[in-house]
Amino acid sequence: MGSFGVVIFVFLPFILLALMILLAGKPQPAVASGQSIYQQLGGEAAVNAAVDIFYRKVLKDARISHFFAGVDMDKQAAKQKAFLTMAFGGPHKYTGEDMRRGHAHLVKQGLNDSHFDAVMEHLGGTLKELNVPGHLIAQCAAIAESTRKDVLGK
Ligand code: HEM
Repeated sequence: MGSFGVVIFVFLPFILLALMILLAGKPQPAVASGQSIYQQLGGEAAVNAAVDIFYRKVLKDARISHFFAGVDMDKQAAKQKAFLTMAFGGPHKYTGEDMRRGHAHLVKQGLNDSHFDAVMEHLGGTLKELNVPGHLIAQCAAIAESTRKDVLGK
């Protein structure tokens, strides 16, 4: 056997083993490329679960629950599901008002940054409760945050 043969038969298994160990230990990309946030969250079932938990928290929070007095919460949850589905890159089925018009009457009732912050807190808390990974929560929060000016009529 020539020296090349020795390299192949003696060292190759070690080289392969070292490669396997290296690859196995390498952090995998946290986000499967090309998937929308909606898909990464778990699609319709996950968004539905999140919105239900979210509104339970909102209605229990005395800082903001008064804004929802007299609101049909089944309809509201359905609109929110459709809106977030669209905002997170899922199917576009939202037919409600844009964020500025949809909250204009609430701005007249005093809706401000502190209320928006409370909503953001509940959104984050909900996703955390559903064991959504931190990097995805951050992306969802950024999308929700991007509506702040419109929601608050600024
Ligand atoms: C991330 C920010 C927010 C998003 C994405 C959002 C989303 C929505 C959507 C999609 C609607 C339905 C609009 C329509 O009638 O067609 C809505 C309505 C409403 N939102 Fe928000 N909202 C946000 C922030 C807030 C905040 C901070 C409050 C108050 C604390 C609030 C309270 C309400 C209420 C009370 C309604 C129902 C209005 C009514 O039917 O009279 N929202 N929101």
